[in-house]
Amino acid sequence: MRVVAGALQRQDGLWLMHKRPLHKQHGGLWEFPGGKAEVYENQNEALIRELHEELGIKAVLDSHSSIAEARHASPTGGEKIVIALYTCRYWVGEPQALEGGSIGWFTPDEINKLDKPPLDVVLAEKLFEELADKGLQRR
Ligand SMILES: Nc1nc2c([nH]c(=O)n2[C@H]2C[C@H](O)[C@@H](COP(=O)(O)OP(=O)(O)OP(=O)(O)O)O2)c(=O)[nH]1
Repeated sequence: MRVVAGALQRQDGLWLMHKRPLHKQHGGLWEFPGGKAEVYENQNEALIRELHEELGIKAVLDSHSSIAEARHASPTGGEKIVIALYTCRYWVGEPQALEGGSIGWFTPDEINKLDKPPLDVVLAEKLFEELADKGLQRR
C-alpha cells in the first residue's frame, strides 16, 4: 500500500500535524496529513488530492521534497505500507480539519512529544534529522 503524507511548514516555522478522528485506526494520534494513493495516481497527485480533502487547501509541492519512507509489515504478515513524506511550504487556503479530527501547529520538539502512529514517529525523526543535517534550523 502506497501512502503519501505532507509536512506543511508555515511562515513562522511551525509544522502542521493532524489528529486522527477517534473512530478510525490510530484514532486520537497525531499524524502528518495524507492518505492512500489510488492506483491511477502518482504520489504528487495523490497528496494534492488528500490535502484538499482533509484540509481544504490547494498545496504546491516541490517534486524533489520527498524526505522519508517507512515500512510496516502487519503481525499477520499482511501488506507492507510505504509512506512517502513531502515537505510543503506553499498552499492556497487556510488549513482546517475537514474529516472529524483536529489540527495544530507545532515545533519539532513538540512534535517529537506528541503521541503518533508508529510510522509517523519514524517520519518525524527522519524529517527533522535531515533538516538539521542541511543546516535548516528547526525553528
Ligand atoms: N499515517 C500512518 N498510517 C498508517 C500507519 N500504520 C498504518 O497501518 N497506517 C495506515 C492506516 C491507513 O490505512 C493508511 C493511511 O491512509 P489514510 O489516512 O487515508 O487512512 P484512513 O483510514 O483515513 O482512510 P480510509 O481507509 O478511511 O479511506 O495507512 C502509521 O504508522 N502511520
